[in-house]
Amino acid sequence: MAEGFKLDQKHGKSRVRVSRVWRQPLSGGDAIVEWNVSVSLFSDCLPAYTSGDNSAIVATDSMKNTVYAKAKECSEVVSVEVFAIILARHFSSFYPQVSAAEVKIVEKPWERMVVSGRPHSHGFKLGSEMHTTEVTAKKCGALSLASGIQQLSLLKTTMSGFEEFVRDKYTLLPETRERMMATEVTTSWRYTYDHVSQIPPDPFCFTERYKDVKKVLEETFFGPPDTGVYSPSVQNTLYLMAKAVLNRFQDIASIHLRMPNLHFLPVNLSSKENPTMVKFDNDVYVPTDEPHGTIEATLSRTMSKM
Ligand SMILES: O=c1[nH]c(=O)c2[nH]c(=O)[nH]c2[nH]1
Repeated sequence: MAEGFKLDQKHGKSRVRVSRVWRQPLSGGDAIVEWNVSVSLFSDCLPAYTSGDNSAIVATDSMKNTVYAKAKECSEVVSVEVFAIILARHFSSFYPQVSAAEVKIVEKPWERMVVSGRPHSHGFKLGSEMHTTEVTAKKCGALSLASGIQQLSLLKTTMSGFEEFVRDKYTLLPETRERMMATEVTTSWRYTYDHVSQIPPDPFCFTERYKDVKKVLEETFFGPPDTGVYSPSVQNTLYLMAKAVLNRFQDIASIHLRMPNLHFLPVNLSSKENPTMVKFDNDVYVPTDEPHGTIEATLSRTMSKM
């Protein structure tokens, strides 16, 4: 309580950029990660707010330095999840006044180059979608762990439609069983582990799980290579994607998906003199990214199924 008010607060350092290289000349080449780290501490430092007394404040500058120091300490390659857990556990145990630490990291998709058909020992190129993680660790060891994907751009040229929606005096959109479907998926899934003692010992299990979840999401979005799968709406496709992930991976408790509907608008151009200059035949579109539909949902397991 502060002077009759309730104050909820946290403080931290955002967007700390760090890159870690592990030199492995004998086995598979160098490894590199590039991380954008945000740290927030929940700490007992009310006097800093109410009376300018900073004696309990961990400087955000020290948090930034800790990110580099802990990266240095990682003598073996670690996944982004494990690094976030290391940081969150450190901050929540090292400082008596810190009750919980929240660490968010976005990993840049540096991928090993293949040159002349062979993996390069120290050359990388940037991929597209990003691997994210969010960890909260409490002093008692309780933990919440989520992983995610940002900027996963997916598009299919057919097998998508939108029909039988509400029609009223504002409705112009025609019904269709033939349209493009394009989106940029942002997703985050929460693991069932809720204590540090439950974290699996395999340091790369989260990296593997990230790849597998991405694969399940993509396969569900597209369907089989030759035939695809018909999508009656972004909503239905989103639900099937989320359900496929929960059905496949028992250690995932819930998944959130945000899928903007990036419209590809049919092009029809005509004038009195030239009534069929461009007549749309599912071929020429104006790609747009705004305005766009925004469809998002979280799918969780209900207690009865657990
Ligand atoms: O898949 C869709 N869902 C919607 O909710 C919607 N709304 C809209 O105009 N087009 C679409 N498409």
